[in-house]
Amino acid sequence: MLEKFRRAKQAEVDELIRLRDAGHRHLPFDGPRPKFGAALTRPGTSGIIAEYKRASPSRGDINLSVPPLQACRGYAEAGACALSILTESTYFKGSLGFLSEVAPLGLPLLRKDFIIHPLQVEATMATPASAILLIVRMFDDLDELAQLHALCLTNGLEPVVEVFDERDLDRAKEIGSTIIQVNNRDLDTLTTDLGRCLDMVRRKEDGEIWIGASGISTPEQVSTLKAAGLDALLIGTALMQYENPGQGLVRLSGGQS
Ligand SMILES: O=P(O)(O)OC[C@@H](O)[C@@H](O)c1c[nH]c2ccccc12
Repeated sequence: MLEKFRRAKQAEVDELIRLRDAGHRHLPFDGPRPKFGAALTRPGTSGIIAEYKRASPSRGDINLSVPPLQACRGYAEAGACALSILTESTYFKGSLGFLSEVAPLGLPLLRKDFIIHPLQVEATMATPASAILLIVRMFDDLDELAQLHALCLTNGLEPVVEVFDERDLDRAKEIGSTIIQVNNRDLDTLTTDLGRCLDMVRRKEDGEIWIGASGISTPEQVSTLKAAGLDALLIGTALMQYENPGQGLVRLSGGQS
């Protein structure tokens, strides 16, 4: 699956290279970038990162009718501590433009995509995203990941490093990641197993912020995962299935908003 994503991204990277060679420069966004990591651990926070996800490879179309700002306003009102915005277009029907559409809500934004090249980081700097996903498995060469990670940090973008298993986690720790996301989804079968993040969170160390992602759909799962030590939970499909995704979040957080 990741190989497919990588191929889909290569066309975008080639276009970014072409634009750069033609002298095009991205102007960095100069508005506010609220802190992402801090928002996940602030006392009293819901610890829920709500995701705007219109479609996915496992589900096909999830919700194409609710526009980003409307869905994310519902999330904000229901107490999301941050937003994750799928910007990948081929498999997830996302767009980079969604980030600026929802920025007025004032929540920290995570750009969810498949990042493989420094020019994608530069392009992200032109958006109001506070954080950017880096998936360990996308890199055969750990130095490449380390360089992108460092580039994000020098540009003031918080890298969220996604791991699937213990080996990924070793590599994430080796490059000094402090925001670690465990993805519960098996990329070959596309099934989810929350046991993954329950097992791996035992290796959480001081100074690290941990996010559990994928396959979370009930208030009971939310409390179990939080009790196990995950700082935040990232939820997409279970919320986007509602005509009004904010309503989904109210239900998932146990009725309080
Ligand atoms: O829709 P779910 O099962 O709640 O999952 C959300 C999120 O974890 C998932 O969208 C995701 C996690 N890592 C990714 C990397 C790329 C694209 C998508 C993802």
